[in-house]
Amino acid sequence: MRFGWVWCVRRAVRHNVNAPQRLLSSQANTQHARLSRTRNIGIIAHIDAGKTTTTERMLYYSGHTRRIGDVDEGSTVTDFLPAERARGITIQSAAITFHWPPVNSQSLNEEQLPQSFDITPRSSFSHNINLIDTPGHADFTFEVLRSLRVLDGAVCILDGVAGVEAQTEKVWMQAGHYSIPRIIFVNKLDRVGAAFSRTVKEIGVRLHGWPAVCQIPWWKSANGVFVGIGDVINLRGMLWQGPVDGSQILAFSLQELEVNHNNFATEIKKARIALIELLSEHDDGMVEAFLEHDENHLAIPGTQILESLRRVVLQPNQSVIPVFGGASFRNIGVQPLLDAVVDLLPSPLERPDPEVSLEDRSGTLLQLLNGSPKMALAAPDDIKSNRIIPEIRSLLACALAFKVVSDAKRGILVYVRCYHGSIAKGSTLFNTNLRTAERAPRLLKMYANDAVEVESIGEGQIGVILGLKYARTGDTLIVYKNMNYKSQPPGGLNALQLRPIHVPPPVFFTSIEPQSLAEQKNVQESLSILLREDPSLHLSVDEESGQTHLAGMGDLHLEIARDRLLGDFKAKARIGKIEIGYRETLTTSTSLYTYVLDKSIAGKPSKAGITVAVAPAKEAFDIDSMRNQKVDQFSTMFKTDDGNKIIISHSNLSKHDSSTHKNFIPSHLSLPNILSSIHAGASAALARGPLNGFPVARTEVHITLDTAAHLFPETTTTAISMAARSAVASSLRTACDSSPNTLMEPVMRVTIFVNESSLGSVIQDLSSTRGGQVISLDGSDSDATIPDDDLPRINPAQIYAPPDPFQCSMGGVESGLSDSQRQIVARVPLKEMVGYLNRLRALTGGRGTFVMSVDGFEQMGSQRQKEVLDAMKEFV
Ligand SMILES: Nc1nc2c(ncn2[C@@H]2O[C@H](COP(=O)(O)OP(=O)(O)OP(=O)(O)O)[C@@H](O)[C@H]2O)c(=O)[nH]1
Repeated sequence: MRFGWVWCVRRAVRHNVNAPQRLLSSQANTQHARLSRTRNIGIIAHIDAGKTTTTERMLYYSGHTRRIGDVDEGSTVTDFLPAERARGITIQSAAITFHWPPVNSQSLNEEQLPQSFDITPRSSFSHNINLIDTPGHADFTFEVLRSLRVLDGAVCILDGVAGVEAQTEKVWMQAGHYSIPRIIFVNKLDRVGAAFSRTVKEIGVRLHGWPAVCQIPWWKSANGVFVGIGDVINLRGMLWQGPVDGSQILAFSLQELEVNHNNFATEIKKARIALIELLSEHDDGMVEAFLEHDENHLAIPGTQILESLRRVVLQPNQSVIPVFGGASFRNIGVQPLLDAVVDLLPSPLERPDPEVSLEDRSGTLLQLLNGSPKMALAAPDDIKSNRIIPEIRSLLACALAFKVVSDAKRGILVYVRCYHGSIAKGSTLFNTNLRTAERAPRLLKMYANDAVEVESIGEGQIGVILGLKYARTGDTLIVYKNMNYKSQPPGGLNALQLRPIHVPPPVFFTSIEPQSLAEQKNVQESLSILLREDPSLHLSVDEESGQTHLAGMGDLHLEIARDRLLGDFKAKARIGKIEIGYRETLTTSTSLYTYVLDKSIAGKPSKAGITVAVAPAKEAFDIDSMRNQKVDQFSTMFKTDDGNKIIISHSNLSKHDSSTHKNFIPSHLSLPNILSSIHAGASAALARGPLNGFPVARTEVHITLDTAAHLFPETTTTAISMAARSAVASSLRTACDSSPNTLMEPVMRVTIFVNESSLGSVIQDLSSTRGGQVISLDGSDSDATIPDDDLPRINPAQIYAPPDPFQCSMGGVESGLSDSQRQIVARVPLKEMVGYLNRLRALTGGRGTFVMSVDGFEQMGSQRQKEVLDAMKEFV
């Protein structure tokens, strides 16, 4: 009974098919059918859980690679950056397309779909899977978030020994925040100490969902060796045997198992009862199926269970989590996991409409396309006259550039997900973030190592645009009717943003200096590619020293950026020490200060004036409340991530009526370019504070534009920007001179997992040595995405899990944490967290783990500020 995977599936299908397949054939349904056979999925997990190893198997079984790549040998397809291969970790998410089941095994054409999936599993037909492998390290959380935006579903991989780890919990909650349906794969069941049962209970307690055990591990009873899985859905055992690549599987029916492996058969039956009971609590369809089959848990066909699982996975606020198991490294369990991806995770058609924003309004893409007043493009008066309709109709395509990669062979690859319409090869794209247009000369689909040229990237699809010069990660790209390079999109379409995300402020920085003047251009070009790839890196130039500062989310983040710059791009530059990014803030306001710049710029006489006052921001550092703050039509407010506001008052110029501007503004200028020049100048001044050169935060800059006194025939945008920069810098200095600025330091929210025995010493170290504040013990690390109280509390005693071969002490199971594991959540200054992993390991005998994220910036006391400044001087 030695069979390949495809055969096993077919057998299940044939067993359950008892009605003719009527096929949808009309032309109109082709696109629909294609989309319903697409899965845009991501793999999320804690570092080292086995994402890359599992992905490599997926590519191999789908026929897209001929040999299985090995993380430990550095030969994988998805970890393709040298820095990733060297460290054995995933940094940049790679998006790869493949088919499952493999194309040659499908029995239907692309356009065809069966009438009912109650009788035929989706995994009987080849699907187009776009897979995004995401990084597990906390420094790359932003990269994970960026990928999550474009996913329709996710597979969360757990390490069967470590269970639910800190980073898993965090990414799980983030995926929940984006309402992404998720399934779990408990990996590494071959390792000594693997505990499927404990992991299942941890899923319930730590991830706040009911684990639906769809597979149970098959351990060889005598020595606990992991050899296969029990398929609870289709009531069969699967034993991986034969060739080492895992392509041959022995399949045993329940009856066959009852003869030779009776205990295992009994456990599969128990698991089946638990699965049906759980589904019946969450899905009326399962209750009906149960009654239809005379309340016999074992009689319900696998296909009906799959459909029920699919319904619960797709419910908003998913509360049932299908759990599968295996050992990717031993090539066990990956093919059934792929079936689960196709069978249970949604197609783009089944996902909620994507969020969009237009200036300060937000809603969904459909609301925009339908001309809903909430998302209307025109001013309220125009809505009544239906002026918005033709403008929306002119939107032909809308896509998100979710990732930019500089590929040594092919150049810059821009990965996009298309949300509306279709991007055709050669079309002109308007970038609504940069407000520029550029052509999309070539389009690609990435299949493992191969790239295949395509004519278009359609709605719901992920693809690559080759040859774009400007697009950056996170930019929204649109195509509209009658587009040309000089024109702007009609109405407010030029401000259309797809799924905007908040980039957290950087907390580490380093300096970069070209080794020689001749190297300057190359270094700058390399840095600009790095920034296109990763918008969570920030670049600023210190005009006084000429030094460039690169800021990022963590020390590993900057280390990788450094390796990319020096190793991959071969930039010849000196890179400084990685340091903490403090902020400066004002303690006093200044009175109005007017500055008129009058000098020759690039050989031309230039003149521009500006009036400025600066003040400490009135409200707390709360970006959301700032976003909602409105200004009238005679003033404009820009906000920055550091809690600064730049408020420009232009009292005789209305933003909504440009017809009167010509009386006040020289003809070569316009209000939008004057405002953006002031914004650029003021931001540059705020980037470097007068106290110690750190960025200024929580400060209001009030600017008055008096057209009669500040604009001249010789005024240019450069002159305006320079005048704004000088005036703001001078006001900041005045404020600091009269009452010195104070420093603010990044404070982290840290979640630490330790054993009971080390709890006391870890808390002691946190609160006394590191000046941290413990917030909770064994509570959930809600991380502010979902309030703690809204998460369901699940009693582990009510969760079904099969027994583990060597069940350890049950001490921690009731709390849901592994053997007497405790969780501490604390707020600790970032400075005190540098090198913390080593300290934690020393305190916990190597078993403690932690994750952290920026919780905010806090003003430092004078003694602490002095210590920090003194420590800095030592390095000068
Ligand atoms: N024993 C065992 N080891 C495994 C298994 N899967 C992965 N590993 C090993 O675990 C280590 C981490 O695997 P990766 O696939 O790189 O994990 P990852 O989740 O992609 O890690 P990051 O990219 O760093 O986030 C490697 O040494 C793998 O060989 C498994 O099923 N069993």
